[in-house]
Amino acid sequence: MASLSSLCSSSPSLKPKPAASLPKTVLNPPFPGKPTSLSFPIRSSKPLDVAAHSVAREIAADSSKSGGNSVPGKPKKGLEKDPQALWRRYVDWLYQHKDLGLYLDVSRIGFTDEFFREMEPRFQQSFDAMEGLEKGAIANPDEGRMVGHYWLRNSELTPTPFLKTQIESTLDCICTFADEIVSGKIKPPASEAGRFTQIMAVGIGGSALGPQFVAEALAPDNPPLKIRFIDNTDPAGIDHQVAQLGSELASTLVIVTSKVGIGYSQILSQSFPLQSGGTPETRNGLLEVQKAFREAGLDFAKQGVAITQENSLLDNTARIEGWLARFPMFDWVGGRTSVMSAVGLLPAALQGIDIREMLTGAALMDEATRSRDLRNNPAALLALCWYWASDGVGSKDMVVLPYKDSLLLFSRYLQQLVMESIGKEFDLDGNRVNQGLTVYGNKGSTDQHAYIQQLREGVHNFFVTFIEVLRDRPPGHDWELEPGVTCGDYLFGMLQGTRSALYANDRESVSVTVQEVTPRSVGALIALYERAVGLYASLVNINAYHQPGVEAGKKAAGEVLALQKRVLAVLNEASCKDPVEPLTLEEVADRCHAPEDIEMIYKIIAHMAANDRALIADGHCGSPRSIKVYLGECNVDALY
Ligand SMILES: O=P(O)(O)OC[C@H]1O[C@H](O)[C@H](O)[C@@H](O)[C@@H]1O
Repeated sequence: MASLSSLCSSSPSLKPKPAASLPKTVLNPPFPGKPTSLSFPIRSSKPLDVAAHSVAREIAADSSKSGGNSVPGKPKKGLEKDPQALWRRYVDWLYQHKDLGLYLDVSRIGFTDEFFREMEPRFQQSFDAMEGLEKGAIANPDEGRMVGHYWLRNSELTPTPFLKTQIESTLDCICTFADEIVSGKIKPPASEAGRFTQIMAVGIGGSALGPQFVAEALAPDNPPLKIRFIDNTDPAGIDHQVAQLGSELASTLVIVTSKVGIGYSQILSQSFPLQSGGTPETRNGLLEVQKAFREAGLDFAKQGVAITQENSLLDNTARIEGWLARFPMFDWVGGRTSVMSAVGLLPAALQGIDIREMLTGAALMDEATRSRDLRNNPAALLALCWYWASDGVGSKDMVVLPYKDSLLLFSRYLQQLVMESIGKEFDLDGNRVNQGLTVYGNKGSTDQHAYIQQLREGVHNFFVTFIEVLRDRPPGHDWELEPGVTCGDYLFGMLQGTRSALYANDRESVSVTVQEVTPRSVGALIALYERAVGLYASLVNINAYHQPGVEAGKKAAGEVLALQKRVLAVLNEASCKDPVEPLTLEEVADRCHAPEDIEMIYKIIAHMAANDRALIADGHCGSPRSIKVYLGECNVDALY
């Protein structure tokens, strides 16, 4: 068993910020009929932010009147259209990273020189903040945490030698373990295959999206281990994944990933069904997979791997039950920036992806994006474009369109990275700002046949990021499907055509170009966007590294399940009577002492009825007032 617990760091206690009491004011004229208390302006007490936020405010106020584009620094009559002027702008602003073969074209974002001059000093502040973060400042103040994902690809940067050792030894352990699995040195105990052939990755959010993106982008056609994911608590989805494995379950390595842990232990499951703060979807995925192992007569522990923080319940369970291996998640790496930790590197290495190349690509990009020269820093240029295009308040969405099938999941990956980082209610000074930057997209040219019609002609509420890959196919495989034109030329033409057509209608875009989709370029792309998010967050004065809003949904889900237990107890009692006493919804709600929850009780019963766990005696679910409900069986034990 590969035991890595000595590498793990323990998490400091969280320090929640006291809730700020805030005045609510209204910036824009309210929409007729909409309650004004739902609208909040950008407010900042930082003198530094006043200028730019006043620009943002004017933009927002002006946009509401005129459809935008009549604000200081923004051109009043649409974007520059003169071809020669545009070519000059293209050449003047083109960023190139020679070693990485990566280009960034911001020429089709219409920011003005005046805007650039105004923002430049603000970026210097963001660079200061980023330098502090890389040196180990508590850059996530609400959680009292350092933010160290940049150290993962350059361990020299760590603030202490201990962290450096942790990073390096973990990387060595990942490589060794992956080699031993791939070579068959570590074998599945009961498989005729004689080696592991499949990975079932169980995790959600940052514990799934990075590995999914990397697998889709980089896994070879015939990887040593094929990967599939359980990233939800949808039972049918889980069944589908398990069914697809079939008899290969015996040669499946199950990687369970959760930073906070799943709060589940076979030993403690009766008393602690779900640890507070655990990730329920991941716990459920694990329980379902373990059931499949039991039913197939397989020993889960011999095929299980945990990636989690030291001493989480998942870590302790894996240790006590003797799982095949455990790898650490570090306290100072957030889920959405964890793809270059064991979370992303272990599955990647098992699929035969060169993880050291990924790290090199990221390290090279990190170096480039440390530049304090705004024009020469691609992450800063991106952040500048986001600020310009979305008025620094998220007024426009970012549509991400990679023209390469293997990069399909980049937009989904960026959705979490950007939206969970930027989408915040309060800024760092406690002002209510309701910040955000919406990200969506799939891939080109496919999306041209879906929603680009609206982008070209419909509501103007977005800007585009094109991701272009110059190499169409590996050398030696290309052919001309009509004289002088290859299949890849069409893809190229579609991208350039869409970019031009959108721009002609004043739709702005950024283009990022890489030579090929390789571990190095994927590492660089990830690092580019991680830094852009960090710089942008600093510009708008928010904490990019926490996610307080996510807890509300989890807590509410827990309350629904607690109510369901009470409903079940009430129905069971009535169903154990002789004769059985079917109950109306009002009666159930009264007996649960929860008349105010009658709608939720109705939904709970409708869901149970749809799954044959409650029976409708009278009426039907489409007419809630009519129904009377009971349980098919009386559970006598549950009565006492
Ligand atoms: O890895 P875990 O601790 O299970 O967390 C998985 C996910 O949970 C939450 O939804 C957080 O908002 C995400 O940032 C995180 O990636």
